[in-house]
Amino acid sequence: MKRRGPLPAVLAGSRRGLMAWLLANGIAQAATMAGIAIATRHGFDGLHQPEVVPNVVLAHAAAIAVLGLALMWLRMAERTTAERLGQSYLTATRLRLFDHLNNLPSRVLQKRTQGVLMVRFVADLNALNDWVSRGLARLAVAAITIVSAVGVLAWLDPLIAACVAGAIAVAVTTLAAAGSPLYLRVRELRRARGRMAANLGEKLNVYSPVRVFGRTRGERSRLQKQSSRLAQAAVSQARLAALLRAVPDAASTILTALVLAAGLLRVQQAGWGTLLAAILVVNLLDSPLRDLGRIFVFWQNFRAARDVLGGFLRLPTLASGRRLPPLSPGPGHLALDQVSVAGALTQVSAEAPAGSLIAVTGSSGAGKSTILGLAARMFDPDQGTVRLDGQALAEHDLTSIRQAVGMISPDLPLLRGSIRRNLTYRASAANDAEIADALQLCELHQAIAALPRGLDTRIAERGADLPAALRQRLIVARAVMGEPRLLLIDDADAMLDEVRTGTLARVLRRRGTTILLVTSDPQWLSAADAVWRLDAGQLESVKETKHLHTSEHTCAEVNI
Ligand SMILES: Nc1ncnc2c1ncn2[C@@H]1O[C@H](COP(=O)(O)OP(=O)(O)OP(=O)(O)O)[C@@H](O)[C@H]1O
Repeated sequence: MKRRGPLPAVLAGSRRGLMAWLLANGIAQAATMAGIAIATRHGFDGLHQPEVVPNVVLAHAAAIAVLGLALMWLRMAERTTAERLGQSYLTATRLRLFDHLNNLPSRVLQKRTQGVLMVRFVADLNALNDWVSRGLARLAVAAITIVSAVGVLAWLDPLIAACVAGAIAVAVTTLAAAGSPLYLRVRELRRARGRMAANLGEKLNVYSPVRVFGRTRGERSRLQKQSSRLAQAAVSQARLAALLRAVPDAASTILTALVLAAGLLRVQQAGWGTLLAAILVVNLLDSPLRDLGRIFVFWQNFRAARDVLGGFLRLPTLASGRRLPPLSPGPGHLALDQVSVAGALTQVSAEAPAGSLIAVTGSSGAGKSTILGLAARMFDPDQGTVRLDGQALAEHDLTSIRQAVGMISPDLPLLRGSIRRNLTYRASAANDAEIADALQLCELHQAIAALPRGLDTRIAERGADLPAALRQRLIVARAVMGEPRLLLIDDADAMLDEVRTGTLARVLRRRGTTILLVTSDPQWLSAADAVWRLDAGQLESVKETKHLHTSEHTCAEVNI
């Protein structure tokens, strides 16, 4: 199949081999059906000889039974291979979506609803799998089987074959005509599902505004309306899909009637053996014909999912990957040069010398988080350049940038899993000594040692089952593991007082890391080497609180 749009090609890599196997299987099924027809014809013709030879008839009966078993095995093998093909395609597409998602600028991603993204990752991917494993694969086998069966029928009796071919052509034309209306219904159903997933995704939080503000009744009726729209779309889609499935069912029954009628007219010339063989072949056509209806439904679902996923995959991502060189090591000198971001920053220029502590301050919406986002290359500026150690971030591989930058933010919670996994999430190659060092630095060693499973203790999503102070310290420890040359701390004032004056201060006192800290706390502002004050997206002032020197000196001096 030709590659269309940004989705992976269906027939690429090992999937080509699987498809070839399926085609061979289809040919084998067709050959088996032909064998059954031949054995039936000869067997029954043998019964009409003046002298019936029982051994010959029995040999034909045995051949029919063996071929029947072979057909059963081939169909089983076909389904398994088809599922393998579908799953392989699903994995390739899932990974492409995941990579795309991770390379999207965070400002673009923020506008996407989580619930709708989940629909993409679950429902749309299932639609792709249905088409590749149950649609495309079945179509290949069914087409070979149907064409071969018509060929066998033509060999048995041309009139019967012509009737069968005509009936199949009518069925296929009807299916093709119903394709577009079904596509529209599938899109409508998908939209209704997306809306409901977006709504539920937003509301199903532990501290949902629904519960806290007593809006259960209103939200329930909203859910009811969404559910009934979803139900209407689903029923309307199911009605058309049922019609598509009924067409081949009817065609299959009509075929039997046609073969009987044509056979009666032809029995004198062709003989009973031919008639019985033709009925058997038509009977064997039953399964591939019925599959045709399902295949058409899968195809329309696939088209809808492909179009939606394709649109998502076409969103421009941050340039990254092998095309761009990794960031070279350096001491951590950050420079913003005439940087603008639409709606957030206007021509901001500032420098953070290596090892300095910079407090970024300003009122809400002034652009503080945007500066941090640029420094971590969560998105690129619309104009201007962000450089780390003289290297423009937009021209370097994302992974190497993220390895150089540690971040602490209320938007970066702990993840479900062990404490060790969380600690080493940024620096996965960290050894036990480095872990012990970070634990010591963040005063976590005693708290972790007191846990029965120590570092292997599993924590809930967002670390919700941990005391707040422990959670905060783990977040700090995770950010400083692997010695980032730039540490970004968003909304430092929201962090616990204990951490502010304890863990974080110790981190600052010890590291030579360059730090950008978003704060309005006077203590931090006077502790910093420089203060970047933002106002409505403009850098209002850069105030150097003292000569820039190492953070060790700074923190000790102001005694935080
Ligand atoms: N994803 C986005 N797309 C478009 N505009 C955005 C996006 N995120 C933030 N903005 C806008 O950019 C401006 C600066 O936002 P930013 O979050 O950097 O401010 P801030 O100083 O960190 O504010 P706060 O202290 O409230 O977090 C705001 O006007 C905000 O509405």
